[in-house]
Amino acid sequence: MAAPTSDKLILPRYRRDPEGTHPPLDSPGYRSTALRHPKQPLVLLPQMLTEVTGPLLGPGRLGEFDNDLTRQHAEEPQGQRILVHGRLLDGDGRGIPNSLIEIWQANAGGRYRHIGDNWPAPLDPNFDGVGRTITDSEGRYEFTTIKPGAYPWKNHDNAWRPAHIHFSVFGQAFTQRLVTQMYFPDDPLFFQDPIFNSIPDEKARQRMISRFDYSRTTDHWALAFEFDIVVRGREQSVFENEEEEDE
Ligand SMILES: O=C(O)c1ccc(O)c(O)c1
Repeated sequence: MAAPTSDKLILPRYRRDPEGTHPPLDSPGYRSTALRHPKQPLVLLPQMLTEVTGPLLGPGRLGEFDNDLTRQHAEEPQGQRILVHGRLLDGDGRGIPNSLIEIWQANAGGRYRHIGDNWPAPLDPNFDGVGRTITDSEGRYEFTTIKPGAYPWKNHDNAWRPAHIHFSVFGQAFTQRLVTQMYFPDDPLFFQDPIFNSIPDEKARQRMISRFDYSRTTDHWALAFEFDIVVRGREQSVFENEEEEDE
């Protein structure tokens, strides 16, 4: 609670995200949600001290190439080199510093280094597809990576995921985590992707698409895309694990 001023109390402002910003837990068309969505009303588990004060991954534990996915092996991965950068913002547009951002993605051929991914696209010995960084004092982050390829999945006949990068953001504790996906402009696969289209609000859906950022491209080196993540308010990012609150 803010301190009272001479004649009035200043209450902290809280802007709700508009309805339709996040995907419903059961999304028609997105087949895996039919099986895994909760069938009972959600139970609020109050957080205890240990959950909100547990150890965090501080900058001292980041490796030199954790945010450069093109330099984690002896040689460079195949693919289009890109810079992905942006800011982590609160509901008033202020940068959120010192927050752990993690990404994971498929390689240029659309294959994940994951036991569950065995479609016939090659693995790249020089690409793991995993990165992490901590936002700076203004909430900025940067990753150097390669543009992921589209990949097929079994949701429906001839179903392909548009190229995307998964993002996870931690707050002040490991129990405070938000997960989202970043897409690329003008992807021809949006129309048939039930995950992209599970977001009811058109404006919120568009906020998942990064902006091509010519100003941050590097001549003879890399293209650049900008993607801000907004944790609350009217411009809030789409979060896969955000539950609607009961009134
Ligand atoms: O939830 C899923 O089933 C699922 C499948 C494929 C993806 O690329 C993904 O991000 C989620």
